[in-house]
Amino acid sequence: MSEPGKTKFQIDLRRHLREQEVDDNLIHLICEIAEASKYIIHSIRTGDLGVAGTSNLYGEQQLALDVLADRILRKRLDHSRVVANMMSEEMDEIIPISPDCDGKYSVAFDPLDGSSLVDVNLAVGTIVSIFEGCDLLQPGNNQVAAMYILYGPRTTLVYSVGNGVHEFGMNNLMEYTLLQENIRIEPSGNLYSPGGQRNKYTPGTEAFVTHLEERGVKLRYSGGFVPDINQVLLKGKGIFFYPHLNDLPKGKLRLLFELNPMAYLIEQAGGAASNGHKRILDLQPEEIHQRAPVFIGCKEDVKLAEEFIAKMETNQNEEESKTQAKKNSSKK
Ligand SMILES: O=P(O)(O)OC[C@H]1O[C@](O)(COP(=O)(O)O)[C@@H](O)[C@@H]1O
Ligand SMILES: [Mg+2]
Ligand SMILES: [Mg+2]
Repeated sequence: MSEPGKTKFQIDLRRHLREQEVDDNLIHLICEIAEASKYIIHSIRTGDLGVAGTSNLYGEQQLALDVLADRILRKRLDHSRVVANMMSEEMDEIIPISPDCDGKYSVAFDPLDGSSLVDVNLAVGTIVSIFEGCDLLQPGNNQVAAMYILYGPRTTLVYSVGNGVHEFGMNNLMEYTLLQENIRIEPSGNLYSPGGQRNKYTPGTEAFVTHLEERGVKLRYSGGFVPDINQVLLKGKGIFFYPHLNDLPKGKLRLLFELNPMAYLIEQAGGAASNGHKRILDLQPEEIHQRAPVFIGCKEDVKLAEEFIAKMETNQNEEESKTQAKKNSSKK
């Protein structure tokens, strides 16, 4: 409890960044994104909930809110004077802002993740990945910062510049002030957040889920990547996955806009993120809109998922070679 007569001292986002000796241009960039989020909240609260009449590169129908949130962030970054290239889930290609990369940053973002949940009043978010210089097609391990803003019953902002993960809350004056520093995730958890239709899971993922259920782990899935990840991070326990499905071998979520920034934040908190075989942050993107399966959260649970997947794949390969050998011998 604070002492009577003394106002609790609040640390705002800019001050926190300065205290961590972050480069001035990066501070400016992160604060510009935080500013943009105020206008995104306004459009979520008051904007048109209908479709925009256009579709994005994935063939998904864009909602008016997707387009609006994209425009808000794009404008802000365009005028920030610290951005070299930018790219969003709603754009078809990279947008060059400045040919001079020196001291500048490139930004990949999902302006309004989970936008189809706004009409049922569930939580949504903005996800941002930041690289130094011009190159956006590099492994997530090279990110210099990542952040998300969660538009839930309260608005919170979570960021990392490679020095721990920190949470800020938006106050009545629409300023972000520090809530928690250096958030940590436990090695193993008691909740799971499973994306994708279960009857399309591969045998490895299915075996992993059965194991979790036998362990008594609780199911907690909202359908919004940002609130689902925020839950794992802030409870400090759990695993989110959107695995490879029989008809979607690369899963649903996008490496550059969704997985890299979340993997960076979760690793900074002591967790792990894998595509079922490899660390997400080691994946070399071949194209901008690349998708990947993801298992992300408590380190031991992610490792367990990898083990179940590897084991079932080995069993499957052995079965296949046995069947092939039988076929070959019956031909002789
Ligand atoms: O509807 P599903 O298949 O459960 O997928 C949910 C996932 O898809 C997403 O909505 C995809 O993001 P977008 O809304 O930006 O397309 C994630 O937020 C969420 O984790
Ligand atoms: Mg998204
Ligand atoms: Mg989106």
